[in-house]
Amino acid sequence: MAYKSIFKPGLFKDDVALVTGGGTGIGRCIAHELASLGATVIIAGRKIEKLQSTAQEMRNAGYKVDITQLDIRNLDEIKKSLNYIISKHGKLTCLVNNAGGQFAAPASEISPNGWKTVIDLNLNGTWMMCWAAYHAWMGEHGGRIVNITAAARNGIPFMAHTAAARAGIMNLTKTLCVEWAPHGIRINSLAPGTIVGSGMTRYPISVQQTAADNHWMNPSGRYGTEAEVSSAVVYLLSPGAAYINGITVRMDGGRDLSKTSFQRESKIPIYDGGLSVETNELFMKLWGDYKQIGKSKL
Ligand SMILES: CCCCCCC/C=C/C(=O)SCCNC(=O)CCNC(=O)[C@H](O)C(C)(C)COP(=O)(O)OP(=O)(O)OC[C@H]1O[C@@H](n2cnc3c(N)ncnc32)[C@H](O)[C@@H]1OP(=O)(O)O
Ligand SMILES: NC(=O)C1=CN([C@@H]2O[C@H](COP(=O)(O)OP(=O)(O)OC[C@H]3O[C@@H](n4cnc5c(N)ncnc54)[C@H](OP(=O)(O)O)[C@@H]3O)[C@@H](O)[C@H]2O)C=CC1
Repeated sequence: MAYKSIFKPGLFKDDVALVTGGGTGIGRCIAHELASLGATVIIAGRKIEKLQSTAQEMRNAGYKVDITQLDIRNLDEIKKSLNYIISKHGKLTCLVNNAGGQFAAPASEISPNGWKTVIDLNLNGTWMMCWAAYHAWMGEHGGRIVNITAAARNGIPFMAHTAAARAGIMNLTKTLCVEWAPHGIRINSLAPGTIVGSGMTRYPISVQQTAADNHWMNPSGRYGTEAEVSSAVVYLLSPGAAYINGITVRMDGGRDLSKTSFQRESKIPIYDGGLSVETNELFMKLWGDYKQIGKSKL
């Protein structure tokens, strides 16, 4: 069964798209959606098993997919992956910098190396991907880039390192827009709030519980889905977004704007693209309304 995208079939048929962190979660969903619209999608990450398993499910759906193993903190590995993509697939028209992550800890408890690790992964990793894509293909031929960051406008308590890194990416997006638009490159960012799926399940239960407690501060009364992130990414990469450059799309159901709690059920319908989502019992219990997600599993 194909991904249930809202976009026109064949929209990305001439595109070669690289999705970092494409083996799991949000990246996997973006990979499915782009491929369902005709793109050749290359998914990248450190763990080959995750890449192979997502590539297999995509091949089963009849999609054009390839994998490349890389650590976005290692410039040599990035260059090797990009050389491979361009020599095998002929071009690189779309880049989704989705790989990232962090741990939760009070700022006072983050060690110097813990801080460096998260900055290296999120800010420096994203920068190196953009820089290398520019030199390998996009500087000469143009392209579209979307950076996945996080809703960090007001900081993220207990995640000072990632909030600083993500704010850096959002600012980098503005500078690269101005410098690289003359080269035919469009670059935008997308800042999700809490999204149900693999990412959240990787945290200790206490962090998941904190995230779940925040539920009531969200005017939409719920968290987001991987498919809701994906459809915005696909739009930003699409020809319809040709005049959107250098922005960050906040995608948090309005959480950033709310100053009060909302003790009610969500009235905002869920969109899931029909893709199954990795979750766990705690999430199912805390976020019962998400039982709908991935009902028609791919
Ligand atoms: C508060 C609730 C709000 C919830 C909102 C959440 C919104 C965001 C959601 C998401 O982003 S979804 C998730 C995406 N996936 C992940 O984040 C993956 C989980 N994290 C990791 O895999 C790792 O933490 C990492 C960030 C990728 C780093 O892993 P790495 O293997 O490279 O580092 P280490 O060698 O293990 O450690 C380096 C350094 O960092 C210190 N450290 C690691 N974990 C912790 C911890 N839990 N608490 C404190 N410090 C930690 C570690 O001790 C090392 O420092 P030194 O000991 O050498 O000083
Ligand atoms: N889920 C949420 O609520 C939110 C998520 N985000 C961000 O969205 C992005 C995707 O998260 P999500 O899908 O939820 O979580 P996942 O943990 O499922 O995805 C993270 C992906 O990044 C890859 N990755 C991590 N480190 C590296 C690295 N050094 N080099 C290459 N790949 C790497 C991982 O693969 P591997 O381990 O194999 O390398 C994994 O596929 C992340 O940047 C995350 O921080 C932002 C806000 C909210």
